[in-house]
Amino acid sequence: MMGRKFLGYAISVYRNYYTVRSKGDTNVEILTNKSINKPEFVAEPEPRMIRWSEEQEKVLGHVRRGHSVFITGGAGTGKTFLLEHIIKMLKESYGESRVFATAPTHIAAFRLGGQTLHSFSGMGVNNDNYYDDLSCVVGDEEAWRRWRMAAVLVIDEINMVEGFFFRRLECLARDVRQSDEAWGGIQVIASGDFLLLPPIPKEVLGKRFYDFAFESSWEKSFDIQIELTKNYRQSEERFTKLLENIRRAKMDSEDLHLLEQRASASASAELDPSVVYLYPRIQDAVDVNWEIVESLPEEKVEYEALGRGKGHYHIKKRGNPKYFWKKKQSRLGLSDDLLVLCKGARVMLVENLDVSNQLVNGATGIVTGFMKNDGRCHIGKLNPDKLLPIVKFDSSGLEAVIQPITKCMMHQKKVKTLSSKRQLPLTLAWGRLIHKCQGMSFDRVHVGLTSRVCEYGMVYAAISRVTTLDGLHLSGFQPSKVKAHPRALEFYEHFRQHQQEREAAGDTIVVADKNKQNLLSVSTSDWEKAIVEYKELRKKEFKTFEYWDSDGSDESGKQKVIT
Ligand SMILES: Nc1ncnc2c1ncn2[C@@H]1O[C@H](COP(=O)(O)OP(=O)(O)OP(=O)(O)O)[C@@H](O)[C@H]1O
Repeated sequence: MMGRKFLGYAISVYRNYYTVRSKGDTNVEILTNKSINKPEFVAEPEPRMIRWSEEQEKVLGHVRRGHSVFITGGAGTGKTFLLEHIIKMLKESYGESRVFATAPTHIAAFRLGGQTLHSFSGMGVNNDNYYDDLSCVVGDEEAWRRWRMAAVLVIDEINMVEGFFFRRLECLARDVRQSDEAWGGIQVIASGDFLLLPPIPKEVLGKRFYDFAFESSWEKSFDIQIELTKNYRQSEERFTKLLENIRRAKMDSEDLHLLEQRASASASAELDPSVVYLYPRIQDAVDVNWEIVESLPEEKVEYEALGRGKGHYHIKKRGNPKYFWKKKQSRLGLSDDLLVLCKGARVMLVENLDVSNQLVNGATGIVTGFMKNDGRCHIGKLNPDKLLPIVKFDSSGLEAVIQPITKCMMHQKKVKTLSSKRQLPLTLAWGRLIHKCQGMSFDRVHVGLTSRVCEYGMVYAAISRVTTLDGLHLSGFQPSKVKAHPRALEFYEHFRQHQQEREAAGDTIVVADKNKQNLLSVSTSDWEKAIVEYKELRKKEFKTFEYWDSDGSDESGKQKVIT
């Protein structure tokens, strides 16, 4: 116990030294959350009707029975929407503190009201081996408690989770919970589409290597894997067909013709602040942001970052920041050197400011005005007029005064140096990275593919954000940029084959003990054999078993007790 505490203390000291936020700064102040922000409805809006598709119903049936489920399907098939419902349902039955909603990115995690998978895990950053990760968790009281308490772990956008990380998590769950069962007995519900964006590739001997989660402890993690096929985001038949073909990188001449039409319709279009511009490269997004902000008639307010320390944070004069500089900033998660705002500017947070109010890294909004800093924070030379922007956020509808924050970083190249930067945690957001838009829907999108950079699934991830074909603008499109990773395609091929085999083998049944614990899916053709295996596997003696049909529709009618 003492050892664990000491290790935890050492880790927290190390972490604080490595990345420190200035103390005493409250960098966000919520202006209003009642009268101004709530829209005034002439009549109360009708509550939204949810009609679950057959496949979504099937998922719900398995989740209720305690199965670990992998939910997949193309963009817009309601994976995240279903997860939101599942989380609510499970929290009602297990209690808030035993159900953990996670995703690899902040913005996806907060859509589920959860946290990033990494922060849930309590693992360290860039640990070389599993035992370093384990000691981080052992030394972190909160992380230890989470793993021990968890009944359910929900993971959205699992396509972006690296295989080695998935494997480590599974191992960690077993070690911390001291159980031989997969994930230490935690029910895992994961969702994602491996034909969307892959995990960040690793460079191995000059080659890029993609480490997918489905190539790690996958089969033992899930009792059942289900593909959703009904698209809820796009309703036009020709558009959904086009998207499905882009997803698999198998476009026909009709698809190409449609895309060419969209590209020529956008050729002469001017920059429009009501359109979202998506790019694979950060510099393209930066260029568009500068052009749009400069074109707006409103008075501009500039914020020049204040830097201290050796080397890293030069303040650039007005002009377009250079690519290498911006790249370094985005890697370090820092904000712009020169930020130019005005009323009506579309912005995005680059820090987590207030998690409970959804003011998190990636949250977008519009600058509604500026207010004089009346001593609430230190602005210094950041802005000569001492003005702070007021931002109205899209998802929460909250209006908040954004204050600067200071970030300190320790660099460990040849000599250790400490440098700091003070800036508003905002960046302009008409132009965005495709990577930062997974899970979002927009009415009008311009997808810019002029750069050579084009990742697997990137064209699909970008185009599938828009709700209608007319809302799609396109530039720089070439068929060769539509790429699906061969290993992901292979995964789905096996997935389908497996599904067909299961259907051919007849209905699946679920075996459980009297308390509906320790569930197991088996084929109806060999369920008696499965019960014997099951007993051996768990090394428990059950006197009574129940089984019922697994489609979730008619549980009570089909239950049967075997003694
Ligand atoms: N059963 C349903 N009834 C009504 N609307 C639904 C249903 N399922 C999903 N939707 C709606 O469909 C849209 C897309 O859903 P969602 O974002 O969950 O899809 P997704 O599969 O997670 O997409 P992506 O992979 O792009 O993140 C959302 O607006 C959601 O509200």
